[in-house]
Amino acid sequence: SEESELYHAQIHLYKHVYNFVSSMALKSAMELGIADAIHNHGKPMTLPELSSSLKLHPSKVNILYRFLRLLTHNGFFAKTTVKSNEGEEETAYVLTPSSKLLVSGKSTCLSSLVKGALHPSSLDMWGVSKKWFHEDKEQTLFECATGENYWDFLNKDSDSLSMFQDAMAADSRLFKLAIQENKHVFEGLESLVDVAGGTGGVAKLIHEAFPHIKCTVFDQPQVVGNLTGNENLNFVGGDMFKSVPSADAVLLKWVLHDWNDELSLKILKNSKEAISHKGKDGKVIIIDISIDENSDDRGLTELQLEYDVVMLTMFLGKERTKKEWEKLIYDAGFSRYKITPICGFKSLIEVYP
Ligand SMILES: Oc1ccc2c(c1)OC[C@]1(O)c3cc4c(cc3O[C@H]21)OCO4
Repeated sequence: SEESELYHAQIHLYKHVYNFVSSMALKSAMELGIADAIHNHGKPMTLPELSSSLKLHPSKVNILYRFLRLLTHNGFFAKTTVKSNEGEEETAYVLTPSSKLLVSGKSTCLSSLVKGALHPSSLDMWGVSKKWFHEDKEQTLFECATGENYWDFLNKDSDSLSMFQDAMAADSRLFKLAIQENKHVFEGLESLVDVAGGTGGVAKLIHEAFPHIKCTVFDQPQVVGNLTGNENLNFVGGDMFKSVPSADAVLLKWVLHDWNDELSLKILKNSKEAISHKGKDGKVIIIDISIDENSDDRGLTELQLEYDVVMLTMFLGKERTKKEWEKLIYDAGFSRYKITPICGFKSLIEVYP
């Protein structure tokens, strides 16, 4: 009926208005260390046990309950019952696979990504979106709001830079699984350069899995300046828009989505130059989102399209469809490529000269 369509539309609209509350509840859970408290408790944890573990004022217990109720509904915690000393059944909370990603110290901990992605520096810019749409300048929403390029912001504020690098390193640690599932991509390589490799999170994983591969982390001088490696893991400072150190393979993980086509083409052409000594045996390994327009996984596509808008608003970057990757790869002069889905929402794209 017309009414039910209206009511469904209303719920759809209100859900999108208040999606941020679920994001902020997740951020609060990360900041409070709820997952750590339950993990360290070693068994289901009641609300009073959790509240005192978090050192919350007694007046906050009911607030904690209301946040846990939403987070449990959203699949971040689960409820069970435990016997109290007096033999009564009491509700207790346990972790789910999603909140296990918030347990600190584990290689799968994504807390620093939650912190970075939901930091005011990623959110405040949305206050000027109308002005941004109506201005004639081609700049990011971030620049429109702050007057400066996001990378300049990171390079001038060491706390933000380390927060960003911690987030990238967290995501890279999950990449360990992808390496194990795709060993063939790295077998046979004698050297690899991780372009925009930051503090070397990925290079360390590759070095652990393939100790004989000579790994070079290539990033801006102020990023790698004072980092020291070992005989098969070294750090080189430079500008990927000018040239890339030569190696058998170039790795571009979560890099090209930060840049528009013109600049991505530059990075790819410099990467092609870097592997040119290897002839047909050289390769460029791209790890990024490849949007599958025919996918029926609406949740996955929603995340990929959200990342596209995040890249647009912060870097004038973009997430690319398979067709867009193909055009970029061929425009850069490569002859063929192979796309393998990895890490749930990203793809590993092997590109050959
Ligand atoms: O190439 C990438 C890959 C992921 C991310 C990037 C850029 O920036 C946006 C983002 O939402 C983000 C913004 C951040 C952050 C981490 C973070 O993760 C997200 O730490 C500080 O601000």
